[in-house]
Amino acid sequence: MSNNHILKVDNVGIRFGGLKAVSGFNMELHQGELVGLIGPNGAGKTTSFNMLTGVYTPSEGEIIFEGKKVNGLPPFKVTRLGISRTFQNIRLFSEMSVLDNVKVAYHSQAKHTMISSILRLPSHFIGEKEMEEKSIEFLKIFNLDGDMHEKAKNLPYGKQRRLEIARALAAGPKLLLLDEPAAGMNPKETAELMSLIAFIREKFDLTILLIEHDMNLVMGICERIYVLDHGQLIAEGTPEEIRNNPKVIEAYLGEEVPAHA
Ligand SMILES: Nc1ncnc2c1ncn2[C@@H]1O[C@H](COP(=O)(O)OP(=O)(O)OP(=O)(O)O)[C@@H](O)[C@H]1O
Repeated sequence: MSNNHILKVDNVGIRFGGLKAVSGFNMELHQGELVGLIGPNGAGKTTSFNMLTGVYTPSEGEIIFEGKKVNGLPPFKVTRLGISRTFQNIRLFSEMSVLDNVKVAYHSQAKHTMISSILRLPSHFIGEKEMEEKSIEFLKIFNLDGDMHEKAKNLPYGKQRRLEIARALAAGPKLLLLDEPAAGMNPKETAELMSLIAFIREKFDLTILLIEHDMNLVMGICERIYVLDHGQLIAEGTPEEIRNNPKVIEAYLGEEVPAHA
């Protein structure tokens, strides 16, 4: 495979006490790819996301993003370099409005400085206005502009999930990590989400890595898939290759059989 990777995960592992949650994990993502990370419960998927985003520091190996080593950096620095994520359990500011939730995220890449905000210089107000307009643009893409003044906690579940993605995007990432974006969604919402993910990848020139239990979604939109089991990478390939891989089928035996796996 070519070496134009945006992300390279090289032999990464992490231990919690005696437990090797992930070991010898290798992965390469190329600019513009949409890739899935799957595996049975407890396989190490979220732990891998936590290592990619600075929440956990790997005990071994290296994570290189756009040529820079990111393992060991705190999460806010990783976000600033261009990796943002959503969480398996929705993490919104529930008492804040939908619009403010996006504005807060947008703030991390806004041009105006802290000094101009404190002194309320004209550039602060230009920044503020631009931030609001941009935030509304994001909300429109996610069909949430009609709810912008609603408190986040009052949105139905599917919309909260979409708002989480809008927030992650507002931080201006090059690499977007989605942790079970379709969890708890009904089939219609999931289908809409699939086209939305494909759309934002094109529009924002993103590379996307997603963890998902809904095999329909993973197989439907991902170009390549990595499979973890008990913290080890057991397969990597196209959806077709993964679907027919005996190791993958075996790993999922005893699990609730995923739809269309
Ligand atoms: N902070 C932690 N301390 C101790 N053990 C942890 C910690 N975080 C994760 N683990 C363990 O690491 C293993 C991998 O967990 P992880 O949440 O990454 O799995 P997963 O593949 O995301 O599972 P699921 O699909 O159920 O979300 C599990 O055995 C889990 O209990």
